[in-house]
Amino acid sequence: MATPNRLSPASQAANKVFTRVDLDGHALPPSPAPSSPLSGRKRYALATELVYTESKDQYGASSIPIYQSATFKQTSSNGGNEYDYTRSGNPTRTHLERHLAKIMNANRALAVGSGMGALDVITRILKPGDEVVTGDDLYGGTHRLLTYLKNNQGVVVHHVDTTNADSVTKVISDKTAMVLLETPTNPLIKIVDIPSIAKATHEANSKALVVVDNTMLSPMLLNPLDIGADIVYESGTKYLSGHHDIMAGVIACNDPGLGDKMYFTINATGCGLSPNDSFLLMRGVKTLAIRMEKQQANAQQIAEFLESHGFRVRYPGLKSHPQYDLHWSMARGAGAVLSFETGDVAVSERIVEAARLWGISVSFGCVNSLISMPCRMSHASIDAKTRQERQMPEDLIRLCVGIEDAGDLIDDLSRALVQAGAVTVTLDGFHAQAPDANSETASA
Ligand SMILES: Cc1ncc(COP(=O)(O)O)c(C=O)c1O
Ligand SMILES: N[C@@H](CCSC[C@H](N)C(=O)O)C(=O)O
Repeated sequence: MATPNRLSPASQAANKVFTRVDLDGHALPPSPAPSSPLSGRKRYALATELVYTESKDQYGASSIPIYQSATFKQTSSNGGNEYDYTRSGNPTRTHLERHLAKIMNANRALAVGSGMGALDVITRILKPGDEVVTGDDLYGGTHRLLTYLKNNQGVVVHHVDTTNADSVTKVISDKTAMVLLETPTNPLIKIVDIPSIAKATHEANSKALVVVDNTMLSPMLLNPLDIGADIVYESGTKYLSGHHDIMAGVIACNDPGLGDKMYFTINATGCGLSPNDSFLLMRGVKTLAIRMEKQQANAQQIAEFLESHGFRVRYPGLKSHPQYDLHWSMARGAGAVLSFETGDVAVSERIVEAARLWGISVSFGCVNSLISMPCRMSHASIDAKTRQERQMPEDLIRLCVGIEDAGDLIDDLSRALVQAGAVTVTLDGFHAQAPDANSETASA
């Protein structure tokens, strides 16, 4: 009689006992994800689901323990344990992934070591000759990875204006394997119509995958899988963890085959999130609703403050945002990242350096507020010529708003604006110095 196959997924892979293979002929492990993370029960409001977990811990621990172990003992040489090796799977990471699948409205979620790690896993689906259609305003690291794939892996990358669905559909062909979208874009806060682009992409090429980077909003404000995306990923370094104490990336999808394929890459390359970081990410996720609520309320006040003083502010919470209606047709909030221009690089530099409460730092989505100049910092990996072609203003200041007292944040920013000479103080208040700081082209 044949011995029952009780090997863990990784051991099965090593022993080539799979009957299922992916599109490239790679052996696939059985999907460990439940078909429905809710298991048929009532769905609560998102703020509740973020906190509520159905932990299967043997002692009923209310916080999932950190299984800080590389290996797991088996009951026989045939295996016998659900886990064998942490690269292939770890109970703390599985708990997190099931929780993430639930809040991302996905059949499967996967946790890896960073947001860029997540995009690396996703883009390993691509083959030489495949084409990617993506935006002309993207996080710098995303641009860098796509450029690497273009220069070294034979992938063709089209950067188009994704605020215009027609620009995307125009370049879709039977070679298009992926359409990669970011909304709001980082750092120009442009809004991308996910449902229209997803529909047009799938109609033009049913095999093309629509991938959405949801880092700027998090599942608290947007679920791209519900509006046409095939894969969503985000940097867990930002809102999901919320304290800038870990690097993490998450990927989610509904197609089990795609989920298995990406799990294969994670196991094969060893980029799964560590048990300790899985624990910290799980802890962060529980406070996402309350952090986001406060961060957004602060961001709204700050955006209105800057706009009322004559600055050209890019924030989807402002009615002046040229794609305000589109944003609110998809999302449940505006997020807490905004950018504004001063009209003068030296003035912007002085503002950033005069701020005290606002830390000069890359990243966003964290409890403490940050200020940065994207062209020199988060987006410095995009060369100056490309930045210029894409009309990325060198004087752009990006504010990533935290949970501090809004009055303190505004006071500190006002002081920095005055100290930097960015505003003229008059009897009725102060006003942006730069003549064109409030010019109309906010969609540029
Ligand atoms: C929009 C966006 N996507 C992805 C990433 C990559 O995330 P990570 O830094 O966790 O690799 C970042 C920032 O780094 C980002 O801003
Ligand atoms: N030196 C880093 C910069 C990371 S930027 C992080 C974040 N996405 C942001 O937009 O601030 C790099 O080169 O990747």
